[in-house]
Amino acid sequence: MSKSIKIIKNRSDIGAGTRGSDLGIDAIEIAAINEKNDYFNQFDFEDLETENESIYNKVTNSFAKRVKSVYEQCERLSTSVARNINEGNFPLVISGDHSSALGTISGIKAAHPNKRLGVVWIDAHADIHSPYTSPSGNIHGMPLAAALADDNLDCQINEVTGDTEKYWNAMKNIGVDGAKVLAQDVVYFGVRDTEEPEDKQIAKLGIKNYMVHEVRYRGLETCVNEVLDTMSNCDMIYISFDVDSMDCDLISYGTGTPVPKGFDQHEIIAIINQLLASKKVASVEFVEVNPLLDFKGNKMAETAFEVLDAVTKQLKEVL
Ligand SMILES: NC(=[NH2+])NCCC[C@H](N)C(=O)O
Repeated sequence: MSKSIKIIKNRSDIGAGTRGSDLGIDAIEIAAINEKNDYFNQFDFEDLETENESIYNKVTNSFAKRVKSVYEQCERLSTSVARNINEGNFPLVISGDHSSALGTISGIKAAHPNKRLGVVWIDAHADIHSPYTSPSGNIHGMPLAAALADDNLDCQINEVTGDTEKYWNAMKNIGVDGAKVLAQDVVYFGVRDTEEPEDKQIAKLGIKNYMVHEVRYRGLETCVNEVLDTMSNCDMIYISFDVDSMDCDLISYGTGTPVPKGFDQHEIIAIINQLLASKKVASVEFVEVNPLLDFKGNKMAETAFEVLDAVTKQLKEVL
């Protein structure tokens, strides 16, 4: 039986250091409307409630800012993703900041606790900090550490106590208790802006990063085939697409932490579509469009929509 696409709109930006990625979802919709594309009228969707008012709370736990609210939002997203999978839907998630990826991953695992999950993380950042190692305390830099349930204590620089510790531990147990994915089943595409604790962790865990120049030099298809090969023991794959994986100079600065020398949108489409062709993909998530930071009008959202539209066409073929 073929699945139906369900769009999950998760307008949450509390895991980022800069406000406005919650507006990314509407900016993408407006991009579609302005090009007279009725994309958002074609699919069932769900609007998630948010915890965005927590932005007014004084941040006391600076090693994981607003952690209780981020935990609650991830829990909410996880529940929605799990329910949609159980109902036979394909969750196409559009989130604000990248902390939400933990919610999606947790939801996939909650729906299929005994299946092995591979994660393809397309991003300029590794997002593998924990509160123990984070220089910023912004949880959008931490979702993979939570999904791996690995705090990287070898590189600890922060003393984490009280509620921060409590809710961070709770984050690692959303959906199913403990690790949702094995390090050997994670690959990066385009990571090029990391801090030392992340570099050490990536090296220790042996996580492969397909850098932009490598993908161009060796060929995109070859690289994605290699990923599918290494994930041959995974039953399902989750794709996390952070728009900052794209080149900010070429595309747009409309994202919280822009980085130059990234992919273009055609490369992103080709990577995602080749992964989708494996028929193993359980969910795709788009994150970190921030229209408030875009000085090319709505360019980042327009480009994200170009990717969304193209991968949805492929998705319809494979579902
Ligand atoms: N999802 C993102 N945009 N992450 C950016 C993380 C930046 C930096 N590594 C930090 O921990 O603050």
